[in-house]
Amino acid sequence: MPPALPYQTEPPFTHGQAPATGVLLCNLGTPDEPTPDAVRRYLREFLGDPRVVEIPRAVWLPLLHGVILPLRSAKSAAKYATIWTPEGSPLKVWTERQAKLLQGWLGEAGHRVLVRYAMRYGTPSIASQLDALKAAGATRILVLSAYPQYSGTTTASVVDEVASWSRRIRHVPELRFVNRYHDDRGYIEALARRIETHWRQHGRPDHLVLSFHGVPERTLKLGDPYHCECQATGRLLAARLGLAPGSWTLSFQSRFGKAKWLEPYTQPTLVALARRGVARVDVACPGFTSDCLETLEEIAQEGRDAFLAAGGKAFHFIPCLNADAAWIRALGEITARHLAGWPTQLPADPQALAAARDRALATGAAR
Ligand SMILES: C=CC1=C(C)c2cc3[nH]c(cc4nc(cc5[nH]c(cc1n2)c(C)c5CCC(=O)O)C(CCC(=O)O)=C4C)c(C)c3C=C
Ligand SMILES: [Fe+2]
Ligand SMILES: [Fe+2]
Repeated sequence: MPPALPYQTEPPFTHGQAPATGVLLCNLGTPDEPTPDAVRRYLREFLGDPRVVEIPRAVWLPLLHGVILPLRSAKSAAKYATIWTPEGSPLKVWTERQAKLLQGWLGEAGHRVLVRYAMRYGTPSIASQLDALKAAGATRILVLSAYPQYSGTTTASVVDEVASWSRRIRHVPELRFVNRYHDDRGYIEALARRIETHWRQHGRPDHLVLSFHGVPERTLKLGDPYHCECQATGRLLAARLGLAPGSWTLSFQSRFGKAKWLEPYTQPTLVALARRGVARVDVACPGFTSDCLETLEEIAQEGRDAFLAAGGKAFHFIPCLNADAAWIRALGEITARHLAGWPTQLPADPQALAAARDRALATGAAR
């Protein structure tokens, strides 16, 4: 059970006015159930997106429908079953919670906005939530992608989906996008505190691995900034933590298919560290703002097994930012900066607002 919400999460619609501004927090998406059928529906939509798999359609679609979906759906469903919670898929549970907390934080900061969340693949869809924001009166919408590092495979696909929604709307709201925050001070600080809190409770490791989701290496050569933004996040985080060179490694996980992806790959990195005599490794996944299949199963289960089987003695997975109070504050500040110039501010005493916000943060202690 996640802890109680530290904020009042009802939108602060005082003065009887409808909100004119909406915020849509978009994450990747996840199956509705951990069953082969639901996973197949999700993977069909996800892997059918030309932003995700950049292979000519005539080659890829027969492979996807004839081989990948029949083989992968059941295997993947079995993995999802190991991380499923009574409330559903962790990715969706955390994203929904972040949207509620963001609503509360922005309200405490005096922004009269309506926050919703959506999934790029699966439910609730981006189109349904844009419809809902528009129905609630939003004439301006800020689309906030949950990915800290921009990639054509993820962030651009959210932009595509918003654009395709707008094609069927007569009165299109003003639209803004937050496409990245890989070097945002608040984001880096929240990550650093998360790691330091773990180290205060469990001691320090011999080595820290920062594992990011991979993409095909070809995307880097085609100009995708993802690799560089991951490296920037890693450097900033290592500097903030005061890590010595050689005491941490940045790696890429979740390789799919036979093509070369960004290297070094996470699992071989963990095995090499164990073989080199590293007794304890900690792994954090700064590119994932919510725990999900890729962190809870691929890292915390498969990564652990690989490290220990190769002779490692202790493996710690450091949970993602999820509903961490410093993270919600960072997300709030990122959002507020992008709302600048849009008239969302409630007339209020700034000191009273700051005090209310601090009170809320104090009760939502780091988790
Ligand atoms: C096939 C190509 C894939 C690319 C390119 C890709 C990029 C990418 N993905 C994320 C974040 C997540 N991916 C997740 C799951 C997942 N990813 C792929 C494939 C690609 N991802 C697949 C097939 C899957 C499904 C699981 C499986 O069958 O292995 C998730 C977790 C979703 C969940 O439900 O928990 C996340 C999050 C990023 C950030 C990214 C590029 C930067
Ligand atoms: Fe992925
Ligand atoms: Fe994976």
